[in-house]
Amino acid sequence: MAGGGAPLLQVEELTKRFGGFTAVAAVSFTVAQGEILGLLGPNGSGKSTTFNCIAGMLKPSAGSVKLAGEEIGGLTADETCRRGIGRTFQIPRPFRKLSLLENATLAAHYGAAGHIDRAEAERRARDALRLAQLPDDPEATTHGLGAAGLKKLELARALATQPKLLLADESLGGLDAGEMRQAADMLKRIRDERGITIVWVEHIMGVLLSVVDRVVVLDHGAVIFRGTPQEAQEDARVAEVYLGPPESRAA
Ligand SMILES: Nc1ncnc2c1ncn2[C@@H]1O[C@H](COP(=O)(O)OP(=O)(O)OP(=O)(O)O)[C@@H](O)[C@H]1O
Repeated sequence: MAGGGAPLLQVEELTKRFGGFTAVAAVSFTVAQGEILGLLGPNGSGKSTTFNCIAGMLKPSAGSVKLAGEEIGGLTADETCRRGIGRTFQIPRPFRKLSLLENATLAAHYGAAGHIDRAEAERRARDALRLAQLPDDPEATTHGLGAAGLKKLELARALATQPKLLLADESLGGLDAGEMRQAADMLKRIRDERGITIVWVEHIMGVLLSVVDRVVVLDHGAVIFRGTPQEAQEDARVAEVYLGPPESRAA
């Protein structure tokens, strides 16, 4: 469902160096309004670093990141959040002593572009919890939430900031096959029902390919593939970075 017009996100020649080591080397890609893009690559290929440069957790060494045509490269994480970027983290770290509703309400306050009162923050929080299929009653706590529940709370906290662009980081880590399917379907529903554009980072392809519109694959900090999920499955270089060279694969 890629929309027409200018892309919502434009990443151009993005580079991030840590000392003498280049973790992300001149990476470029665009994401259309309403699109789900899968950002794939093996461990250490630069996915999280790319994400962190877009979301303001890291300052790019060079290159440009534009959201709806405006430069956001180098802004802080709270500034990018207020501009409309919501992100989930690979490892959920909710406030364990707070209820689910309080966790999401705090996120709503954090992401609001201007001041919002408590009632409005709670309204946004309840909406986000329902979208993530979590209870919005004030008594519900994080106690007893398994890996899948914690991922849902992570998603609810990001949604409560009312993002235009959702950056979903390794939403499938630690989930079983059924939970992975549900997590993928949930991201698709969020896009379909709310029109929220999504960049979804995973190091495994699996179920992601059945949901995303397009795929960008990184290896050693550089883009090695751009195309449809179907093309990704048939691409020799993508197979090589995931499975190793053909001669090393089991027959
Ligand atoms: N703060 C840092 N300082 C130095 N090197 C770093 C730092 N952060 C990441 N790196 C290195 O940059 C490279 C890319 O790391 P990154 O975490 O972006 O990869 P990734 O594709 O997200 O991996 P994974 O799938 O394991 O999360 C790796 O070699 C990593 O060791």
